[in-house]
Amino acid sequence: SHTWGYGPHDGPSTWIESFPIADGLRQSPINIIPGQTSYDPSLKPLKLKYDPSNAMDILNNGHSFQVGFLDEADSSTLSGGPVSGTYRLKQFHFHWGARDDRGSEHTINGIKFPAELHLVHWNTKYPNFGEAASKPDGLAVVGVFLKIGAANPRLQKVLDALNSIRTKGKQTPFANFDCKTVLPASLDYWTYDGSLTTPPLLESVTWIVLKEPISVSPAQMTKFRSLMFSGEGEAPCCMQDNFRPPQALKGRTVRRSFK
Ligand SMILES: CN[C@H]1CN(c2cccc(OC)c2)S(=O)(=O)c2sc(S(N)(=O)=O)cc21
Ligand SMILES: [Zn+2]
Repeated sequence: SHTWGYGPHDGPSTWIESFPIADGLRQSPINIIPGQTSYDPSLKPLKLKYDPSNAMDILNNGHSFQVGFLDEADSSTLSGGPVSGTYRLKQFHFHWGARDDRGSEHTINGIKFPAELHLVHWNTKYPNFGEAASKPDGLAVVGVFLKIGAANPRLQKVLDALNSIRTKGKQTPFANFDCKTVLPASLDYWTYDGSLTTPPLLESVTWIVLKEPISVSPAQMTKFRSLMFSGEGEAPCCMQDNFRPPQALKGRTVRRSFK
């Protein structure tokens, strides 16, 4: 079947052909205009509990790379914040650009960051991830912006593993990783109802975008860009610009947890 990607012939502007929800009422990402968000004093602090022993593997899925977590118990969870109940960490992945002036999916006042981290969690009121993924309150994704600055030592373990998953389909063990270490000091956030930013573009995501970015150095960004969209033995195609542009707000409100 026609696979999707980020190129001129299979990129975000073509996704609607196979995924008509692409122009739905709650699509992601969006441009966040801080001056137009509303402070909601009823929003609770984000509660993130991550057990490093749940980290299992790292995979090049041909669209990004993702670190997968064991989600058989409530040991790595998201609760509080804008959600009710408990959401289990399933995986985290990134989106990035070919150059440092683009790469993030969400933007702030139209500003793109060089990369964005997504930590994907699913609502344990559903029996499993697949069931949750199609429900309006099924997923909660924490988005963290990366901005160019000093090298981030907390990303190094992930970046060093990329050498083993250069091409599409490659996977390797990735154990003992504490996700807390890649989060910024402040958990202040914006939140809105949205979707997956890749096919199947399901409108099942409560987005929680952190206000404070984490740092990444230009050399570390070059490591991200050393991955391939292509499989071993295929014409090499660098994995970069794997971001969907901002989508229409269509009347949605963006709330913020901070004054
Ligand atoms: C390829 N990327 C997606 C893979 N997944 C998915 C979700 C539901 C169903 C499914 O196939 C039926 C796959 S996923 O939940 O791991 C996510 S989260 C996410 S993002 N960028 O919005 O955070 C994109 C994807
Ligand atoms: Zn993502």
